Amino acid sequence: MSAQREMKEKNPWQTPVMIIITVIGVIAIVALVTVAVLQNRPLLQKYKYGIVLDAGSSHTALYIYEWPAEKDNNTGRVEQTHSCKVKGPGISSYASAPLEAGESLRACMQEAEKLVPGKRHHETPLYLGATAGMRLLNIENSSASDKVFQAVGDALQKFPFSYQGARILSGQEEGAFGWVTVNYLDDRLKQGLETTGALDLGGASTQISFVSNNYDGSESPRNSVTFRLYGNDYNLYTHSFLCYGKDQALKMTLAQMAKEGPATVFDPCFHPGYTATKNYSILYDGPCVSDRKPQAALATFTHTGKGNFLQCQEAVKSVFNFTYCKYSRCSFNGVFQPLLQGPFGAFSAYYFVMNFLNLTDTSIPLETVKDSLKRYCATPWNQIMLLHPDVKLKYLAEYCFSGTYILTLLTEGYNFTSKSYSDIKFIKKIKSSDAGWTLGYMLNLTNMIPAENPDSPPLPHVGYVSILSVIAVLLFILFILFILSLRPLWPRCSKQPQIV
Ligand SMILES: Nc1ccn([C@@H]2O[C@H](COP(=O)(O)OP(=O)(O)OP(=O)(O)O)[C@@H](O)[C@H]2O)c(=O)n1
Repeated sequence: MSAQREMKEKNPWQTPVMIIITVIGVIAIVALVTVAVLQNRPLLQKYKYGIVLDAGSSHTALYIYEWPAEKDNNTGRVEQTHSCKVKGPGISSYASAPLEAGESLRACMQEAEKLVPGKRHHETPLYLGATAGMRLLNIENSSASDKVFQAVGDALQKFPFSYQGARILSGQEEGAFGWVTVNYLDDRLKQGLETTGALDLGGASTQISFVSNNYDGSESPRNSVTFRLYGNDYNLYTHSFLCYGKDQALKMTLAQMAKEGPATVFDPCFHPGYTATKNYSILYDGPCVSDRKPQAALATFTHTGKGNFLQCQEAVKSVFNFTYCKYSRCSFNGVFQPLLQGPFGAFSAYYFVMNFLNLTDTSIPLETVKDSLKRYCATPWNQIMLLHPDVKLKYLAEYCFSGTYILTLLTEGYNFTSKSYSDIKFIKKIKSSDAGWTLGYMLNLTNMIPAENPDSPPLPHVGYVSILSVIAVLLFILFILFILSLRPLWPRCSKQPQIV
């Protein structure tokens, strides 16, 4: 008789009991893990969409945002997946032909219709927000502005999205939502990290928004916006300067130079050799410049470049008023501004201009930046055209002014110093999304940033399943050990088989 057989005969219960225990144990573990996996498996990824049209003074842009359907509340999950630049000028330029304002949006809207999955069209919110161009048109001619909105609304409602309306954002909203966008994309809000200030330069207005330890909103409350986001309170300082976007600032500066109504305006902000005949009327249309009209203006003037950065800076300064301030401290035009507190992200035209000028690196000392701009402004116009044959002439002619304006606005206007200048980062995008007010606006209107931090599971799915499996195996081993420890109590007959 073999030893094995002898054992079996000595303990006939042992093998069947062990097999049954093992089978039950394995079935129990498989069942436990299967239930845990099925119960907690991530749902099939589905996405939701939102569309925002930024109707700016110089142009309109459409942005499509996307986020996982089951994670509406999580920071950093909403991403811009597409942008479309509307052909033609901003909607405020269609005051005399409002229907064309609506028509101009068609191509970008058709693109959006293709990009957002058909079954999501009806639940996709569509917003249009207009900024300083329409603010100015509304001041100048409110019925014309109403007609433009009517036409734009009619055009947008023809698309299958969930149209949520078109309206003018206040300067305060534009500043605050730009700040929300930057800090949301940087994941600073949910984590309660120190925030980044937002500097936005458009064509017709400019915004500055930041949180300062020295500002609780009591001084100049109209500059205060309070938020409670993810369980943190923010007291934001924000101000929007209407007319201080770079196109309107250029008009104001030129109108100031031409206030005596000369036949030729020698302009230090344009390159030497630049010359163009312009209508005087372009200098005085619109509320930003209408009060600068000379008594007896000619019909046209010759606009001649001189290319002198320092003189240009003096000319730009003349459109800022630094003489009165009823608060403890001001930026310009009597507007309160607390002590600057960085870091800052500077976007829109700040980025376009500084990027063109190769001056986005703020670790370069401010004096070196000014020297570089000095050389650029002094470069003859025909040389500039040869160096940049692909850039639109209108943009190209204005970069000396724009660069000078940006440095003057930052240093003289907002009081950035040679030291704090390096706290500024010129940005276009954060991750895949453009910096600007549109994302913050949509997050706010869709309630996607909660006031309190949502409870989240302490473990990710994979960690949860692994821990569950390990515990199940340990329990099984303990169970086996327990059964084996009962061995002495197993029936005696099994221990001493009778050998005949
Ligand atoms: N490659 C580019 C693109 C734009 N611009 C300038 O940047 C400004 C537009 O900035 P944007 O943020 O688009 O302003 P808008 O939304 O049109 O203006 P606002 O917010 O004031 O209504 C305009 O002066 C435009 O001439 C530029 O210099 N270079």
